[in-house]
Amino acid sequence: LLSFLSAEHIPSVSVTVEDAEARDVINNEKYTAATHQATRQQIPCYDPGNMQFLGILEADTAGKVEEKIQRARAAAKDWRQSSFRQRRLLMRVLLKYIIEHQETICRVSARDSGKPMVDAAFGEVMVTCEKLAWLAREGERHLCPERRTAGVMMFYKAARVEYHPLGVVGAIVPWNYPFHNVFNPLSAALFAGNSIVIKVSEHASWSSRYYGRIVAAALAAVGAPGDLVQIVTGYAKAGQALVTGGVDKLIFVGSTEVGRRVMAAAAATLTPVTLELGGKDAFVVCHDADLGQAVATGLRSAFQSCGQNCAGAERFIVHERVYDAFTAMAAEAARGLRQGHALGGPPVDCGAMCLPGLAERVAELVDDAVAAGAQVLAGGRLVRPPGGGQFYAPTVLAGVTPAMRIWREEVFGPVMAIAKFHSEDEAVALANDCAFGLGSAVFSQNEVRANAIGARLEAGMTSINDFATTYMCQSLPFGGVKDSGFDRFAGVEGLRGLCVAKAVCEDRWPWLMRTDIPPILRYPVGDGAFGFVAGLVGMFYGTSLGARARGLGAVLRALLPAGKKR
Ligand SMILES: NC(=O)c1ccc[n+]([C@@H]2O[C@H](COP(=O)([O-])OP(=O)(O)OC[C@H]3O[C@@H](n4cnc5c(N)ncnc54)[C@H](O)[C@@H]3O)[C@@H](O)[C@H]2O)c1
Repeated sequence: LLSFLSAEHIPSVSVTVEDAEARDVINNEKYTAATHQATRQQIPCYDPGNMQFLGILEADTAGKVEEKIQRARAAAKDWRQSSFRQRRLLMRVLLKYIIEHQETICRVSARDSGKPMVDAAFGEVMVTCEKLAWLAREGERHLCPERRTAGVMMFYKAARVEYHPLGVVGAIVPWNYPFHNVFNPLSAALFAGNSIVIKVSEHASWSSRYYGRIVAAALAAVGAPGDLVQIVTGYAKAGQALVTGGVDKLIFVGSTEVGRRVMAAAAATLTPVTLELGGKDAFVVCHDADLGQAVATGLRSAFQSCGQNCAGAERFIVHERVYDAFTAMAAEAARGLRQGHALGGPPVDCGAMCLPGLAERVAELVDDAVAAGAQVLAGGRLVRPPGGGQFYAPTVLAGVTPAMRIWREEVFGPVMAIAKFHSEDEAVALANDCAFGLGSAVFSQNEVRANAIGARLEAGMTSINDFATTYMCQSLPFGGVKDSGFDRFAGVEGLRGLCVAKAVCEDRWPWLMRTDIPPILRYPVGDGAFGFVAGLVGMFYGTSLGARARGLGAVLRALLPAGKKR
């Protein structure tokens, strides 16, 4: 509330929006892989919803990436001295711009990634606003020095942790949320006093020019160094150059397979890595769930952004008593969804697949499941509109079993794969029978039951009677277990993870007691040195009063002159 009442002036920034970013019809040139061949130097960009060719971006070479890291390093030297007031203002300037330009941001994201406007509003704008607002409101509190207890022996010391900026953070991000994937690591890194070099995906690079202009305008508005944020466009080579280029920490968000390669490469320079990898979330529906709510939430968790979500419900595990009703309700709703190009026409529920070849891969996994006995209740096919575009129909697939590929491999597409369970133990076993462990959800009107099941799920996050809401609580950590990666990039843990957590210890009462090495322990140590230390151990850690008293006795004896010892 106080932040609303505060009289602080938040500058508005103005950012050029280019023609192609604002208009529906740009030109008639369609993208084809044959005519717009990707070379190692250039990145052809297109709208996956209608194959509209958008232009060519330069791919950064390894040398260019190194140059960007150096610029970021120079800027970080100034920024680490910045006040929390200035960092907060930067968050609020960005927040203000985003709120005032939601529609443009969503249009640009929709064009670059194929997602419908409402999905962009949720996954690009809303979560980013929550993050910026949280950082501005609470960030300082979590980065201030934190008192810790000094322990038993060190009772006369004051102990604390200080959070100092790391320096230069590197981030390598995927294409599924082009806007949020940039502003998410950027906001936390800058708030913690670092600079950042972000490598965007070659499959969603076009929008990064617009984001770069937003960031540049915001940095200028608060008087921050212009080189604080560097955006890298390019392929795997540019990513590799960032991993080994000497950044102080690397956040990798992407597939498990590439994550392994990134970690191996980072080992050479001992660069710490956070790995945010694939997911295949379990969505458990108990017999006593509110079915209307579970189905509506399930549909959104499977079809939001056409299923191209790291934390996406990919395995629905439904109690046998409500299985038929759940599958029927989900199938009926899925059959009614409108799919198509996100811009320029009536609103759509589902958009396109951003990654070339992904729709075909989803088809392969669904067909494989059908061949093994699963039933398609809705969708289950590639969609090829006359205007072009990469689409797969929202699909409901029942009768899925752990023997099928679709149970184990990340789909990253619009498929509700549904399996049946009859006991809670079986539900938990099914949910945990997976190499991934990012998010999870449990639905039951009995909160005790839902929480008990949730606690047994091998996942980094669990939402009870909802899906992925942990990410809207930006104070919470985001990340996975098993093949979904490790370390956390959001929440208090993620913010502090972008700092050196420095331990500091000093005399608590220096005016009363300045600590020094007692004469018996000074070199050369006295004859009773061992007895003295052993006595201290007994005196401070003895498990009974008698043991402590014996320890005290040993200390005193050790201090007696040699002739007086008995
Ligand atoms: N856990 C999360 O927070 C999260 C969020 C979004 C997406 N994802 C995952 O991302 C995957 C989809 O994204 P993708 O297809 O872009 O993933 P990807 O692993 O193919 O690529 C991710 C990024 O890594 C870069 N890259 C590729 N090879 C590299 C190398 N050898 N060294 C360094 N960088 C390299 C790419 O250019 C891209 O920018 C899915 O598995 C999804 O689950 C995870």
